[in-house]
Amino acid sequence: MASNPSDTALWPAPHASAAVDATVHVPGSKSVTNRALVLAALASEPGWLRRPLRSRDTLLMAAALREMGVGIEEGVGPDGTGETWRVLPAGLRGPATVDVGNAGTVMRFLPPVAALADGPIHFDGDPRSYERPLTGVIDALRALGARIDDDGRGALPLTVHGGGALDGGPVEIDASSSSQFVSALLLSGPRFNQGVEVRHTGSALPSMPHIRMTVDMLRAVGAQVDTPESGGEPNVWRVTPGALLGRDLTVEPDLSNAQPFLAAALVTGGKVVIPDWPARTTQPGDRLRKIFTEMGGSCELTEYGLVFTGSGAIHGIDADLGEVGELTPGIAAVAALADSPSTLRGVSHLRLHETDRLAALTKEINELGGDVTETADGLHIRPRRLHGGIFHTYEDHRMATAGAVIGLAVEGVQIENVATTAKTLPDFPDMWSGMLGSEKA
Ligand SMILES: O=C(O)C1=C[C@@H](OP(=O)(O)O)[C@@H](O)[C@H](O)C1
Ligand SMILES: C=C(OP(=O)(O)O)C(=O)O
Repeated sequence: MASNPSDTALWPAPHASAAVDATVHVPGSKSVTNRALVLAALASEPGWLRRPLRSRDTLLMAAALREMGVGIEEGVGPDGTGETWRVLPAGLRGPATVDVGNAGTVMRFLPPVAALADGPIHFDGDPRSYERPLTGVIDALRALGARIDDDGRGALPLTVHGGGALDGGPVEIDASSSSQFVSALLLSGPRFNQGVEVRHTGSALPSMPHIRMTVDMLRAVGAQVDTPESGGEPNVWRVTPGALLGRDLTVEPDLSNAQPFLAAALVTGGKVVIPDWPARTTQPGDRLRKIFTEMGGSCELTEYGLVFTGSGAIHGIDADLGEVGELTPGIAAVAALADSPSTLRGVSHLRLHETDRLAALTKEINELGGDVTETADGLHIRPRRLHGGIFHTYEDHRMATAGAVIGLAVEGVQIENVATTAKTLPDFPDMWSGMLGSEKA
């Protein structure tokens, strides 16, 4: 966990004086937008992206691809369907420098793309990006024929000396610290001379829905992918070499970013509607329908979207969140306000996310009077009466939104650096007050 940033930028988290009753339009998925950008850049023809997420992580991805020669035109769709980006693939080239910020998707998905470029691509980013694991991607690319200069730590900063093509073929990796290692190799796999066969050899692999998202999106642009679920060996994914199609893709709302708003309905005993909630999706946020129902709410998925209603009661939960780790901060916030204890398991890899999320949640909830302890792979949360105070965010968007959820129920919570939500949801403070502006009197 990074040291406490300055306390100067404090945002008084609004306290809910009544049950919320709001419709919240949630912008596009970060994970879908950044996969779609990579796949469109690697395609053999132009493609469209409708309703892409415009946030720090996705703008970094777009800027990086442009640096390597890809055309990305931002505009409004021809039929007035909202923001649309046109992606014009081109020969990938270096020299170029990529700023990954603290975006896991950029730092993991782009080194394989850079290996296909003609020239050196230098990768750098926020201080935290130097600490986030990247070994799986670096070692695998070397084994597949790439030349990479790094400082020997298996992390950023580094330079990929693209040779215009990559052999590819079979490779073993330990992706227990991030599913993004697997996704990264699969996304560029169709463009490797021999495709790629990725075999995960480590302990539990987190965030499986995100790997399914990668596979689904690859298939949607014409790639042939064999997976454990399609009858292949456990922990092995195989991508056949081949050209990718340019597609017209509409990005789903980011269901993990819908989480704080659903949590608001749960915490205040109110109702929140999220339009365009997909009927079928690989996004891990879809699990919130089950998790938040178990914690006291109820939901109805209609053609319009998801209607989520709190009952006034908030229950603790015992859950393995290994598949849906990015939901942990928001679940922990609700759990701290529940009527019974919670155990959140299977998320030790969160120690290597934007910050050490297990340490950060423990410290910040306890400083508001809570009783949270870290376990080897998660958190025990025993609800206690909380009081106001400063909630530090450690440059982690999901810490900021988790603090805002607690602030609904606890007066005097101040969120340090709420602007860090710009990583995936730049409009969060306005969306939050908009939701509260429509509270029932
Ligand atoms: O592939 C993706 O889009 C993501 C995969 C997950 O990463 P980890 O497997 O590193 O947790 C998730 O936490 C992250 O927010 C997004
Ligand atoms: C872990 C996350 O992000 P990243 O894509 O940077 O890994 C997250 O958004 O919760």
